[in-house]
Amino acid sequence: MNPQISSNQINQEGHLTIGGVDTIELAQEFGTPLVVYDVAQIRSQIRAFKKVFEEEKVKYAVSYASKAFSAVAMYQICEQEGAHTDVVSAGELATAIRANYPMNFVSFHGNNKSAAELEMAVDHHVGKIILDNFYEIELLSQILEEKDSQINVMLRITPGISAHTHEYDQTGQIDSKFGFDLESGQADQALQEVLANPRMNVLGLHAHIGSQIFELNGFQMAAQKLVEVAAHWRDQFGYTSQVINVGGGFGIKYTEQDQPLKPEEFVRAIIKEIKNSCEKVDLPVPEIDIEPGRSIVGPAGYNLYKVGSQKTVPGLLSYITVDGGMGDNIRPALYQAEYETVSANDPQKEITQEVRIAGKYCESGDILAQNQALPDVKPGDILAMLDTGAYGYSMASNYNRNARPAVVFVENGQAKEVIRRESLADLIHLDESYVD
Ligand SMILES: Cc1ncc(COP(=O)(O)O)c(C=O)c1O
Ligand SMILES: N[C@@H](CCCC[NH3+])C(=O)O
Repeated sequence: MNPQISSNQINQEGHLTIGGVDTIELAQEFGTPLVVYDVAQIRSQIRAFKKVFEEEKVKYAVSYASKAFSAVAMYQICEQEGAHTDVVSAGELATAIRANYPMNFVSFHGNNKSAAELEMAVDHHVGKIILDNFYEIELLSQILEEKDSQINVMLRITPGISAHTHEYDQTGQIDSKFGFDLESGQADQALQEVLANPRMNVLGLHAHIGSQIFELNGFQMAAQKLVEVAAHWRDQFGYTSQVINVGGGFGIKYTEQDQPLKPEEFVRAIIKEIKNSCEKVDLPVPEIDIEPGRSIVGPAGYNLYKVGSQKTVPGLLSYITVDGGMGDNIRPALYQAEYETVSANDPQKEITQEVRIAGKYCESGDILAQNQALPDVKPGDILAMLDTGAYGYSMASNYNRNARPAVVFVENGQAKEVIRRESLADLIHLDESYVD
């Protein structure tokens, strides 16, 4: 059996269960493709990230990067677990507002926030705006002036660190589109501008080096760099940072090749590095913020698909086609991301074939898995793709005018649909007739 499945996930019928609920029943009740989250696992990941901060008694925020999966229900779980959250669009913010999520726990990110988005953030008094560029400083200062308002800000710097991950998942290297450059003095200039603005309360600085990172090294270097900049800002401008945010990007296990560290190990190393670096330059240890997205929701998510057609090209390969694909999970097509898939009907069944799992979209690149070991399956069987909880539903599209799937939260043997499946009416409700 796939080692990612535990024996207590198999019920008497031999079916895969999630959160104590039979996946075959979930597929029958809610239809497929279906995104299922094991809520207990989301909670335990958040708690694991918080644990070492609590033990070490440092001020901190574990801020869930909600781009990984944004939904009313998810912000509600974050609030219950005392997690902060970061948003990158009016849509994510509106979702958090709908969830009654506490706005002082929200950080607003983005390299091109619109005036409307900044206005919304100011009107709702979000906890922190992470400033990314000079245009944004100008825009925000005009908005604060017009609204006679004030807000907490942080400055995102580009630390000049290239993380070991997919090129599309790197964000901290010197030529990144995100943040203020250090070498050229742009970050210093940005600090002077915001310090001169009495409507902006500058809390500190932020860096994010990328996503799906396994080594501690990149985080330690980012932490060092941030403290270095904080010391320089104190010496040069008499400004002391209260908050240092080292971003997110903690890697998870998708396949056997991935050997991620535990959240506790990442956090312990980050705290240690910041404490040591602060001691060297005689700075008080600031509040330490982190922004995990993938690692909070990724491992908790499963995509259930129904098997349809099968095709064998003799002597070459076999395809199994499912009722979803790149519209509900673009990651294999976009980043050559790999996942593991099991038969939900019988995860213990003997493996008999290596297959390519194809989606139903009209693209040759719509392949969910290139080479998956599976037992014999027949049309109507359910496949469960593992670890799909991050950047799956949140990057979903309506390509080929396919509906986006439903999302179900399961916990303690109960299932609750938290995002309804799109209907055909949903798909065409924005269309207007051109010809009368
Ligand atoms: C600023 C920022 N913070 C946090 C994250 C979350 O990253 P991850 O989901 O890899 O933890 C991202 C995405 O890479 C990001 O851009
Ligand atoms: N969407 C990317 C992660 C993006 C992180 C955002 N900065 C992925 O699925 O791997």
